[in-house]
Amino acid sequence: MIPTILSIAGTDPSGGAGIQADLKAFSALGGYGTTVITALVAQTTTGVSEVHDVPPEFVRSQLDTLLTDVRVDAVKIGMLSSTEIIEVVAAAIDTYRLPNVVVDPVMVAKSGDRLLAADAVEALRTVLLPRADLITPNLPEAADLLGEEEATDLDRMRDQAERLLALGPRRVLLKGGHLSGPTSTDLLLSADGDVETLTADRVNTTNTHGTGCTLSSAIATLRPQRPTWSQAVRDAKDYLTEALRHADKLDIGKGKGPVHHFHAWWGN
Ligand SMILES: Nc1ncnc2c1ncn2[C@@H]1O[C@H](COP(=O)(O)OP(=O)(O)O)[C@@H](O)[C@H]1O
Ligand SMILES: Cc1ncc(COP(=O)(O)O)c(N)n1
Repeated sequence: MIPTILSIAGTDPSGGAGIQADLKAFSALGGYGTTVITALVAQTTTGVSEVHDVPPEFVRSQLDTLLTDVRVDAVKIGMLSSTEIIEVVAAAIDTYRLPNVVVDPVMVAKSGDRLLAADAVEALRTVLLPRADLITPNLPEAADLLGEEEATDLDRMRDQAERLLALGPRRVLLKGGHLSGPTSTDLLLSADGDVETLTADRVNTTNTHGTGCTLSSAIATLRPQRPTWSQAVRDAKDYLTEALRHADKLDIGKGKGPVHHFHAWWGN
């Protein structure tokens, strides 16, 4: 059966991040995509010019309308913008017993613009993280969630991943893309005590818009199709590395361009 994946996230008219990236990853990896939109974002490869939050009661209406009809097999949660929207999404996870919940704790766009209000970080930490099967913070997000300095090496990443796990998610994938070096290494820790290091060769490109969205969506899509979280995360990282490798085939915008959801079947 084709898995049905739900993205709860904001938009990106340039098609590289947010809901638009999520749908591309769902389709490319054999899923059927559904969406609940939390914020309309006027953004492109060079940055964010304006954010228009969807009223929280309308986020609830989208969730209720969808989930009373459609069964979903996994959920990817991205930009949530405000405390009120976080609370609505957390309630839906409980009410509909949503399975395979992947939370990408989106806070700031690559351009430096905020996608989550500073006063909503507390709600993300205390209300949403404990409901997640997996969280996928990058290094700045991990530091913000913990109120600490950003990790600068793998040892400090390991310590921070442990502290993130203590906030209540079942698993943490701490992404090391913001470090430099010949490889890009992420750490996967689970509440069962498993620790895995995932390493990929660093791709030499500035087209990295949407890497986090793509990776979390790929994990959510693959989880129902793989026997373990570990296998889903590993295959999703391979998919993302390929999407980065093919990013320079695109010529989108003047800033940090998007990754390319390469389709082996078409050969492009
Ligand atoms: N240049 C790169 N080459 C290969 N992998 C990368 C590169 N940049 C980031 N990644 C990988 O992309 C994923 C997301 O990276 P990261 O930049 O840490 O998060 P975010 O996109 O949320 O800021 C991680 O798996 C990271 O290891
Ligand atoms: C609506 C939305 N959600 C998330 C991101 C972060 O993107 P990235 O994957 O590059 O961190 C973004 N720029 N816009």
